[in-house]
Amino acid sequence: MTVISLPIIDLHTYLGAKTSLKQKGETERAIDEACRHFGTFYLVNHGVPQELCDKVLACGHQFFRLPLERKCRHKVASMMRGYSHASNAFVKGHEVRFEYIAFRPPVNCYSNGMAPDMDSTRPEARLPTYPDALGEQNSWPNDEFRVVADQYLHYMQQLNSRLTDAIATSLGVGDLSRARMQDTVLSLTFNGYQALTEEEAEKGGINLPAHTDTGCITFLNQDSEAVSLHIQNRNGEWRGVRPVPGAFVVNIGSAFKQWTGGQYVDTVHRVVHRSAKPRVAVGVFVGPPFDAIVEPLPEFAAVDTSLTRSPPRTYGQFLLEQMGEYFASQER
Ligand SMILES: O=C(O)CCC(=O)C(=O)O
Ligand SMILES: [Fe+2]
Repeated sequence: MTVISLPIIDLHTYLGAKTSLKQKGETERAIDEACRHFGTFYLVNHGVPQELCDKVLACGHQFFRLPLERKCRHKVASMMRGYSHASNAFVKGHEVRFEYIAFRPPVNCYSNGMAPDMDSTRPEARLPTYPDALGEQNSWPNDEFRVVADQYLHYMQQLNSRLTDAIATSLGVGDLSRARMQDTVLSLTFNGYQALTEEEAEKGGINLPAHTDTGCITFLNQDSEAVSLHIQNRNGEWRGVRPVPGAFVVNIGSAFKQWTGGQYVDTVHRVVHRSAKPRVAVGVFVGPPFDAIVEPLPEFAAVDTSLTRSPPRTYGQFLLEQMGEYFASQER
């Protein structure tokens, strides 16, 4: 697999107190360009302590090493929380091999957790209306895991806010759009991948099939060994993303593409893991509130008419359409 050379955005100076406006502008332009041309880039010197990034990955490894029966105790009645074991499942015609455990803020933490003006005790007041889409409870493997995850999310929230601000500045949007871009919810997912055998890989086996992320921005903290994440370049060719130690791989998601009237690229990516060791990737997925309408920001409403012509949908609808398609096709 040919590897792709992606931009490396270094935030060291940007996050420092003594940064000149000129230096800030250079970093903002570099981020903007990376979002337009690739939709994926590396972020280094991002301010999240390396020790914490390593701890988070270690928590993932520890969890996925548990016996299946033990991991299954963390299944919850929700598409978006808890443990899911997708081995031997079929997604979009592919046999997939991956498992994950996902955590989200409680439903009521969403500014959108409830439909406006609804009696909050009624089940249909919850958005989105897809059954069990959110679920109520996270299922934490243990207290230490939870502490590490909370610390990590705290830093990720700050980082996301700084990065979003940099992007808003480079896009030149007004205050209302800037506030909309900042009104997001973070979720945390640990993905575990057992390597495919030579034979499985030859037969087109895949760990995580091709997809775009639905939200705005994804921060991936990955094991730094195998080149298992692949992205599609502009010609539709698959290219490997070599892990850079200490770096996050940042993906632009479909909601961000919509916001910019199609100017930012929502990268198509997949995972094919073929190493002797299992792989863990921890993703922080940043998305708009579930009741936010996903449409181009007013500044970009005229940019891509093909996007603006589609009927406005809430992010909840948008997400569930994608996830529903994904999960519906899991049945053989
Ligand atoms: O494992 C990775 O590197 C990517 C995971 C991913 O694309 C996802 O969870 O959406
Ligand atoms: Fe993804």
